Amino acid sequence: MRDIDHVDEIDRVLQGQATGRDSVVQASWRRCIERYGLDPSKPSPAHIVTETELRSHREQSERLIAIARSGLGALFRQVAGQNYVLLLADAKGVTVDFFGDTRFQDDLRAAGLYLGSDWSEHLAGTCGVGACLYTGEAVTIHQSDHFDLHHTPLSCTAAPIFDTSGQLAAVLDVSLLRSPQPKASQNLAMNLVRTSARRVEMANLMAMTRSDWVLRLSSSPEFLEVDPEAAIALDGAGRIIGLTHAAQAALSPGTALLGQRLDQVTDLSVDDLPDLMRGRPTEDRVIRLRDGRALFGHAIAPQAARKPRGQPLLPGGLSSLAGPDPAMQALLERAARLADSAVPLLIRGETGTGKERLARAIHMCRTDAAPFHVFDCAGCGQGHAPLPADGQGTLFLKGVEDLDTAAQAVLLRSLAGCKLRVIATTRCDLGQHVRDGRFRADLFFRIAGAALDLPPLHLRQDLDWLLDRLLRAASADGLRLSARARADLKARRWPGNLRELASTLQAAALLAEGRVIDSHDLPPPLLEAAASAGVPEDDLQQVLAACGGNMALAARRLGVNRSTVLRRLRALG
Ligand SMILES: Nc1ncnc2c1ncn2[C@@H]1O[C@H](COP(=O)(O)OP(=O)(O)OP(=O)(O)O)[C@@H](O)[C@H]1O
Repeated sequence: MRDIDHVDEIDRVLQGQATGRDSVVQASWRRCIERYGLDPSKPSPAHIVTETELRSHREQSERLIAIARSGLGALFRQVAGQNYVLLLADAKGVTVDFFGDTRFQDDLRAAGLYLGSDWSEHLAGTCGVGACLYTGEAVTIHQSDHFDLHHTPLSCTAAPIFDTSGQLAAVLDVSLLRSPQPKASQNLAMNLVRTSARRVEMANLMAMTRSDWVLRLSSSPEFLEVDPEAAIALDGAGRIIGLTHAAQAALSPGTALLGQRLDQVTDLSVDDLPDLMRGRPTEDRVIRLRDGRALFGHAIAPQAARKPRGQPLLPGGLSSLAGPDPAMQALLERAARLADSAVPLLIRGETGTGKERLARAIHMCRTDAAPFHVFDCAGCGQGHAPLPADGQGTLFLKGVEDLDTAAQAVLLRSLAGCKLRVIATTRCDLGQHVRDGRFRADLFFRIAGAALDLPPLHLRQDLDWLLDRLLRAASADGLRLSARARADLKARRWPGNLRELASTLQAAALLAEGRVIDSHDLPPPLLEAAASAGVPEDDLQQVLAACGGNMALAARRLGVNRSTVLRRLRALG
């Protein structure tokens, strides 16, 4: 295109004539003339800031440049040999980082494709960086799309990089000094630059939110762990405190995400995040959005602890295992201290108290991605106790009391010299089994380096917290418990512990007709008669503590009447 034709076309666009130009380009041309007073017939060379100004721009973007550098390096290697130049411009349009072939240094510098060049639209006219900064969108400004005649040989494709609060922080641009005529020749460049900008945002979010949960999102399970599409960071209360640009559209188009709680936009709360950590198959980690769509999620636990305020921060998924219950908090702190060691652990507790859940949470505290091998001792009848061949990670021995004598011998032999970290569970008093000669003492000491005791549900003081958490997991649509239903549930004895509570709430959520679960929606307890048969004396005091001293509630939970509780307490002095 001749210079005169270019100026003429800009003139015609200004008069409202259709010339076939993209609307983004037309709008930018209009701004150049009407807002910035630029003249297309007077080409102006590249605008380069002074050394001192460049230093100040670089200092202000120092952290982002450092993070973007590896992404830019990877992108430059992908386009190597095709004469592309890569620019990182800050939010003011100044080039603060640059990758290009030094053989063409003079040409690049003259064209403004160099450190310190200022690509703001009001100075350089329509250009990739300037139009991207103005619109907040990825753009290709190809050859005569440029307003200034000085730039019309160039082809520039630029994508915005947003900071974790959603502000446009920088622009990534790939440019060519000379390019083929069709604009579509830059479609691949557009995909590359968009992908790189997304990855830089992801790396920036990870670096900025080391003490918070990060939830990565993908529409396909296959790419969830290798190349997620978006991510959000969450504080301990589940509020969204940071995001990548794509998260907005992925989770809640139209409503600002920052400051919202996770359960306002998805069916999850922050307590459910451990279920989305590495270790579960990606296709099982489904997140349902409030608008009915579904995504796959990968949760990353806080990497570094925030300064403790009140309660110490528990690593990984441990923090989501209990609410305000001093005994449970003490147990979890002990588990946290033992987690990052090779000490074999024996987790004791009645059926359904969450022993396996605790074992998985301890395993998740590992910083590597080693596997969690489940070995169900009930399933190995004839003395076979095969261990995983690769010998790495955690060996979870479920229900060790179920091993017969022959299986105990085989397991003990296999564990000799084995590098696996053993976490075993038992529902009974394994020490008594050793004393009775039913469990080998040498195997007992091999697997029980330290013991963790999970209390039965009726002794937990965080039952309200558990009810809310399990109800959220049981129903996607914000069902709540009536005061009567809550009181009924708190008065039960729960011999099946958390497993029984979880399935009771699941059934109740299905049976309830409105948005509130009432007493008549609750399935009756399955083992009521058996549970109320006898109450040991020491249980009485613990139950009373779990019920906050409420004697009527303690009596109902124990299946006796209030006067019995009173009489026994008097007898105990
Ligand atoms: N802290 C918790 N919050 C919510 N659900 C829990 C929690 N702990 C356990 N559960 C649920 O309770 C059920 C039983 O948990 P788990 O399998 O860990 O218990 P267990 O003590 O190993 O049981 P068992 O000894 O019978 O094998 C599971 O469905 C689990 O998801």
